Amino acid sequence: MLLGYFVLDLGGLKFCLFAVAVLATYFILNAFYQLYFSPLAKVPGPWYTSISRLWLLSKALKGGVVFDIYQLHQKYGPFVRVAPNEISVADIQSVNRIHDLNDIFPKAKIYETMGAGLDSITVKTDHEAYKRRRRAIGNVFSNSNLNILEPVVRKHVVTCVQKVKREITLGRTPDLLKWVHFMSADIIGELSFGKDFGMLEDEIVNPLVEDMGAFLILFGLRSWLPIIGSGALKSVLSYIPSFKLYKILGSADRIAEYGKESLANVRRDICNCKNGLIRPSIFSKVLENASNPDAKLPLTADQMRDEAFAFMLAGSDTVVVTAVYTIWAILRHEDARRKLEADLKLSKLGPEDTCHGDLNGFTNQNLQNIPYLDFTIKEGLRLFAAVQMSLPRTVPAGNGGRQLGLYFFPSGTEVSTPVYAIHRDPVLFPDPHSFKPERWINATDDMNSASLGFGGASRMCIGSNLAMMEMRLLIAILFSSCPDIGLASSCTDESMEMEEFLFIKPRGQKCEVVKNSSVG
Ligand code: HEM
Repeated sequence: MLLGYFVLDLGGLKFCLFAVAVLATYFILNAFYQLYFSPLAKVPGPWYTSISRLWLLSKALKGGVVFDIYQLHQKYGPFVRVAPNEISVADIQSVNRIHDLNDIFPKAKIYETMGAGLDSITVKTDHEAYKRRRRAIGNVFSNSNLNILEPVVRKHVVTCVQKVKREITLGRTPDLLKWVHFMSADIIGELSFGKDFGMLEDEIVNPLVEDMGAFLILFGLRSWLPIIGSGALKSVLSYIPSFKLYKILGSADRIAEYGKESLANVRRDICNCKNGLIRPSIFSKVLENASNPDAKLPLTADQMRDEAFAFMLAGSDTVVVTAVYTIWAILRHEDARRKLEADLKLSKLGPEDTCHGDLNGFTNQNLQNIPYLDFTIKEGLRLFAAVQMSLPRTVPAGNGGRQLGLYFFPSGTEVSTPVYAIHRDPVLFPDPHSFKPERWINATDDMNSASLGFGGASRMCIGSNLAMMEMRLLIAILFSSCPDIGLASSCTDESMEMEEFLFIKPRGQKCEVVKNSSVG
């Protein structure tokens, strides 16, 4: 009311000028406070990141923010103020503290914004809620459970390699990115929803997997622009006659519907199963007492659907990118390739004759005894883990905050650990941009704890064991079955340059291979 009189009294234009003046004054005073009086004022960084979040927002939306943050660390050192309330921390002792299991720095609120409407462990920021959900999901990827899941993984890996091999034998240039995408989507689809998407068999992308790709973009966008997740904006946008937009906006609902139906089928199968031969699935353990359809399960149907959805989002493209980049690096480094092939042969686990051999010796367990394979994957994860972004956490309550390095950070400050920059720390990883699996032969504790490819200890990737199994089997079976594989001329260093938006991916969007005429 008072404001109404004030507006009338001043007149519209004057009121606007007044409002602009108030905002400008607030902005200047706040900038002054942030630069000189805030508890974070002493942390180095460009002046413009201290006074507003705009720099971070614009870089994140443009894509490639991880490279910009790396440049800032090169210039300002291990602690950089990247936004008024956010510090990027690349100092390894402090990184360890941030991800410590004994003094939890919870996930930052940005995860909740990103996952609005998704009831999944991935986006839980309250640590007690996270622990409850972790217990309810159970040890789905423990080693004993992985043994049960291995035949499903193996089946799809072998099919994928057979398809690549067939293509190169026919003189074609198969795209590894495409085939491994088919493979990993089929694996996680079958493990989560009880049936694969038939992508390897049909050799095309399933529309539902397309939906998931669309949803992943939404997921990334709304972490920075929460309005994108709002129902009101969705209703407005749905009036725009665009098929692409329709697909993106409807993606979450279609996936949810599919997830619910599939999981109900899985449960029905288990209830009807008379001979005890239950199809292996991530949720078999959760559904263990499903023989009684009225039994109370640790997760509701909706929660299970959301977790399955999150596993699809977190466990498909991540494996594709990491595995394909690692294979590309091996193919590009003759020395690494020779050593890997020699170790695979020496293990006598694989086929004698690469054309018609028996691959059954290549089990997940056996492959863990081939050191060079392990070093190669570790180095692949260092340089090419799909998630190279910063992992944002909040300084916990208690004691007013926490000391990290030379600085005291008040509770509530956001501290993020920039994976891309930490993995390229020249002190921990000399010649950091080069692919050198040998560096892992005598790995130090610091090298191991700086390896954040699967995240930090307190919120480690749930699917890391599954991802490692997929990568071990794929690399071993590919290099043993296709000794004549090489990079196609289309697969250049430029085409494989990294782009980043949520996950990394090659600029050229493909990684083609070919039959290498110089080999056997
Ligand atoms: C090479 C492949 C993979 C990479 C590089 C990777 C990387 C990561 C990273 C870095 C995190 C931590 C994110 C953070 O702290 O914000 C994470 C979390 C997670 N990952 Fe993975 N991941 C991979 C495969 C998988 C697979 C196969 C699954 C599931 C089947 C999976 C499921 C999850 C889940 C559910 C979380 C959230 C855990 C939590 O919030 O505590 N990931 N992953």
